[in-house]
Amino acid sequence: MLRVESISYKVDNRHLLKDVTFSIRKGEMVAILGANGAGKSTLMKMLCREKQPCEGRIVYDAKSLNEYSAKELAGKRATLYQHNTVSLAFTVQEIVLMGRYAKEKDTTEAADQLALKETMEICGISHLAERSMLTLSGGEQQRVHLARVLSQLWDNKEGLLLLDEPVSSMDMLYQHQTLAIANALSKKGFMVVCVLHEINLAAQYADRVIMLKGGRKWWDGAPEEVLTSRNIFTAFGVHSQVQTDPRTLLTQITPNGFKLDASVFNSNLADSNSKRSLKARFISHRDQYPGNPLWRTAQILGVSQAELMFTGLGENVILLRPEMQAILQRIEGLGLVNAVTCNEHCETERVGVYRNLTIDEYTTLFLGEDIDLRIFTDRWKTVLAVEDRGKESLQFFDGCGKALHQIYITGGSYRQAYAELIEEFKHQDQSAPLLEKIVQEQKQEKRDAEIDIRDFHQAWNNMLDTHEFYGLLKRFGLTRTQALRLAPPRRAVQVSLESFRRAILNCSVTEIPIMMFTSNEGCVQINTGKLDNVSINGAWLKFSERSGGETRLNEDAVHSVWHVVKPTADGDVNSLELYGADGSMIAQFFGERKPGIAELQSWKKVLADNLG
Ligand SMILES: Nc1ncnc2c1ncn2[C@@H]1O[C@H](COP(=O)(O)OP(=O)(O)OP(=O)(O)O)[C@@H](O)[C@H]1O
Repeated sequence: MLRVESISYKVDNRHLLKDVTFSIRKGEMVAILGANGAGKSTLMKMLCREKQPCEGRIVYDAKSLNEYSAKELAGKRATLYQHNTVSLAFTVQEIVLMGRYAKEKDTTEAADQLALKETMEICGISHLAERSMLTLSGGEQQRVHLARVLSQLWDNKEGLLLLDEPVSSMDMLYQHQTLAIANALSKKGFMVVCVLHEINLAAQYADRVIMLKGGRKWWDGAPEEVLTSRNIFTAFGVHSQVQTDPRTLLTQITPNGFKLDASVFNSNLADSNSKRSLKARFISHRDQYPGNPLWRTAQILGVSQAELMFTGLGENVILLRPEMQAILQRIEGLGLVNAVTCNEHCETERVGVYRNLTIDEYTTLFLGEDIDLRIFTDRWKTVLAVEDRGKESLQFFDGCGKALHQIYITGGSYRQAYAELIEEFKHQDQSAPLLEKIVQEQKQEKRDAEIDIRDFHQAWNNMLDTHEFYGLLKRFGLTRTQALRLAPPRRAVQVSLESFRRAILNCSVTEIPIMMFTSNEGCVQINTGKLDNVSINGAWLKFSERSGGETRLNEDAVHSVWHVVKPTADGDVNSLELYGADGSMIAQFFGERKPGIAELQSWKKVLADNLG
């Protein structure tokens, strides 16, 4: 029996494997499936003990994998790695014989020769025995390495066979032959774990399929249970038809083909009539990937979100005059609407009325009980009224066409007021406005040595309001993550994603009201209140609010989590801040607070109890 007990593996604070648990019995052949980068090879490296898990353990035949000596292990398990390089001119039979030397030497010369003969035969390489490895084709080399691995366990009646993409370079005959050997060995008492990309081969030969996604185990079961078209789409993003062959009762997967426009990979190849072709591409992409958010579709098609929406102008999309302040003053009159703000890794929505509008020099604020927004209207350049698949919305974009905020009409909205607003602000010219070129804002960090740390620490410690933090960054020319890194002692501490989750889950259970900030360059939406539930759907962590609102963030994009303490006139304010690999802010969490009142003790306690 092989037991994998809750193993995790991290590199640079990023989980390559997370909390993976499963067992394999003797006689079982298990296929590990998953998209590129899902963690399959990393898992195999744990199973063969090339790498150690950071958490959890692996038990093989009632003994921790760590307790085996190298020789002892070599006699019980053999591994075919994904990449096998031989840079010296060994002959084929020399390579195969290396499998015999890996194990404890209690075999005879005759056994070695028989093992060599039989494994070379089954792998179809007998005729290559004297050839130098360096002269072989990719598939032939793969067969030689397979023979080497098989020769290592040739004397065994049982053992663990680990095969990482064993058939990736093989032709059809050897693909089937290799997996048939693996399957036959499993039926004799071996445990076989095999990473495969060809899901039909997994369906045909494996007893069980484990599907990984983002380093986590998503599904584990018989091929017919795991290989549903829905699961395949979730794991690989490919639509497919899944059927059971009535003759063999095997699951058969037929992936839908892709139809792409060449301009997807080379914009110079776009049709001259690009608006029409973009529309066609947009529709076909959305049909193929109905779950993709707009920003992702825009990214794949190489355009901005606004450009996608412009394809509907004259049909389901109306361009409004970009009189943002005037339009925003009318939103309260729409009644109950759904406010949506997204960045690439976090999206939030909440139904409410846009109340208490305040306009100051730089910011437009809605400080309503439900809808709490900071809007930087100088960034808001385009506004569209969109009717899309039964939903009506006002959508706001920046000068490059990036979506900043949306207001969706609900059953509780005043439709007449909405219709009047559109009529009043409808642009005379309904052609698509020109957009600025998207510039990737590379926030170049100053060298730490250029920062006056003493002054910076003093300024941080003298803050009277959390809003001063932005001014602080500007004054010292710091990026946010650099400021956190250089913060005064105990003002900013990096914590694990795990402890962040624990803290927020605790807030949900103990009903501590929190504030969740989701922001982009043009808008910050703050959803305040108690959480109803915190759930995980793959990489997405979902915070369901009592109010019915919802915030979803992509955990896989979180590169660092910081516990930040800022002084204010009302005492210290603690926040949890999540950042992406490029230093962009994904989300911020505070305990519920109001100016003039000290922060909630219960929030402080949750952080003290759970971060560490
Ligand atoms: N040493 C490393 N340092 C940083 N990242 C790593 C390291 N090794 C692997 N990774 C990353 O971990 C993730 C999982 O890698 P792994 O090789 O396990 O994927 P896989 O599922 O085998 O993918 P494939 O199908 O492409 O072979 C990938 O995103 C990879 O880039």
